[in-house]
Amino acid sequence: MIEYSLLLVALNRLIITLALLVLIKFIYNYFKVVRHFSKFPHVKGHCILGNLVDIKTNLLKSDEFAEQQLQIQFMQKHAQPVQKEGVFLAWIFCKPMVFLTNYQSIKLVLSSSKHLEKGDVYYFWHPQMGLGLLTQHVNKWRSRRKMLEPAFHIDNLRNSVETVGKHADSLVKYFQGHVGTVLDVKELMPRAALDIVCDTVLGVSPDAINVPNSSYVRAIMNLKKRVITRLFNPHYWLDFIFYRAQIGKEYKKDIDTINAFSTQVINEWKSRAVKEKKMMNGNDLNGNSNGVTLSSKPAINGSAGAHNPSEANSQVDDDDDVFSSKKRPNLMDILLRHHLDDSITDESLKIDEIDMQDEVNTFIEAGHDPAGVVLTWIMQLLGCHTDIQERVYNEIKETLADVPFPYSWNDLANLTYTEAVIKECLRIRPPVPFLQRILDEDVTYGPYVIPKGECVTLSIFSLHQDPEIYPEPHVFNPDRFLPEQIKSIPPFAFLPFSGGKRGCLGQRFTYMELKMILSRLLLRYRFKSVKPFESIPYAFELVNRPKAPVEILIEQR
Ligand code: HEM
Repeated sequence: MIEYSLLLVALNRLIITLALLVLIKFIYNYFKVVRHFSKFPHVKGHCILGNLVDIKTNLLKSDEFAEQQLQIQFMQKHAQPVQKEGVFLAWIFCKPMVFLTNYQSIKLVLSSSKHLEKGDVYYFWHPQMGLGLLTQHVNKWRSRRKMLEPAFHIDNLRNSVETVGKHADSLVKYFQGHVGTVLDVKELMPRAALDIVCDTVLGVSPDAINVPNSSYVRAIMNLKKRVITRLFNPHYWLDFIFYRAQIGKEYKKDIDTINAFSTQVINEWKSRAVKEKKMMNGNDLNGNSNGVTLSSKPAINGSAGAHNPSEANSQVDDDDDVFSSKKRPNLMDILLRHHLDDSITDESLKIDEIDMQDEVNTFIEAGHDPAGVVLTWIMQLLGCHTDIQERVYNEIKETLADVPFPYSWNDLANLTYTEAVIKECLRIRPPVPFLQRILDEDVTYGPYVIPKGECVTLSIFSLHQDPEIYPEPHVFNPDRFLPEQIKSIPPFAFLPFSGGKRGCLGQRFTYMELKMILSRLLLRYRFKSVKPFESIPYAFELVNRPKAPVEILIEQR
């Protein structure tokens, strides 16, 4: 009995000693970190909470909108004045948050082939996108990127112009019903972008412009709000709390709806590819036996009426043209080949059903939300600067008046001033205001050493406000991006699509898409914004979203 008590006492002492050692190590490391980062430009915060007190209205209750505005003010007030330093630090509890804010410091990370792992915030996209290209870990990402890049070959982009034109004209029709009235375009433009990307990637359109309340479209739109509520309420970061709360249950329902849609469309593609494989008797179009054939064309034709998976079902296209070997494989062709082709033995090149769903959901989300948001800002800005709008209109009229619709890639490429306007919108309201990367090795910028393993936030928002690169950064001045002036903007100083090896795959597609939509709309209508540009609040959500209605008066030309 005595021996047992002695053993217990000894065990207790051991546990206490170990706990003390862990605590001492923690405190030692903490002060080491504090000493290291105290040299970085920063704002003194609360001794325990750090700068959390600067960006939260109430520590126990979250007010998303107020906090979003505080974040913007915090960056403007504290990070912008020290932009020359290129580095800025905020403390969240005892965790340093390193921001890179000018093109020299950002270039160090993005131009390197090292720092390709995404940061912590991308975790919030995992339920929706899984491990698609955008969120994928670097070890798998390399082969996946190489595999999917050919889907964005210029030949495929050229082929997508017609599809984009079709949806631009749906938007024209929608506007026709609102001539002489004020229209809030805040959700309409992302819905238009959703139709475009779904039709281009999957060959099926949810007709989100005209049917905003289908379960799929609502799920896509609701999810954005729920994910932000989750981000702003740390107790929701824990899955077992989040998914038990009402918001988590609704979120899960939205994810299920989105997955049901993508699974249904993927299955359509798959059964068609299997059928083709049988027809070709084991010989694919590339001459590999046992390979899967490539349809090179969406199996399901874009349908303005298909707003749910079951309706999409009926849109199978039996066109013989799918066997044309001149066309390049599109995204679904590539995914299916790597899913069905038994001759692919390299595990890193195999695509299973979950991978396929993750990629489809990724391309739909990444391909519509930022494009829709920037389109909303373009409408607002052109509606405020009607002189600039007229210049864009004149260029479009001169360039496209005699060109048969649906134009060509080259016709749209000739819209130089329109492109400058798009770029200036992307500068002043970058749809993706922050990127995060985990450093794969120490990064030294001037006197500052950011250690390997640190999660750095690249502030595209700050970068695009750098007065040394963009004099009077708050002024909307598309001339900065005209061919002569653009030469003075250094590489990595304009990064709406990120840059380097993990830059956006949809960049060239987006310029074409935006030019097509602007051309079709401006040839018919004139826009006037109801409110001044600066009065529309916005937020650093996963994209830079307007937080109030964006009301535009539509006039017939
Ligand atoms: C205005 C429109 C767009 C903007 C501003 C934009 C911006 C970006 C940015 C900033 C990234 C990098 C994200 C990061 O590193 O965290 C990115 C990645 C990506 N974007 Fe876009 N994007 C746009 C349109 C599109 C479109 C239309 C598509 C496809 C149809 C697309 C597909 C992707 C993909 C797949 C990635 C991940 C690339 C990778 O990690 O390898 N994006 N985009």
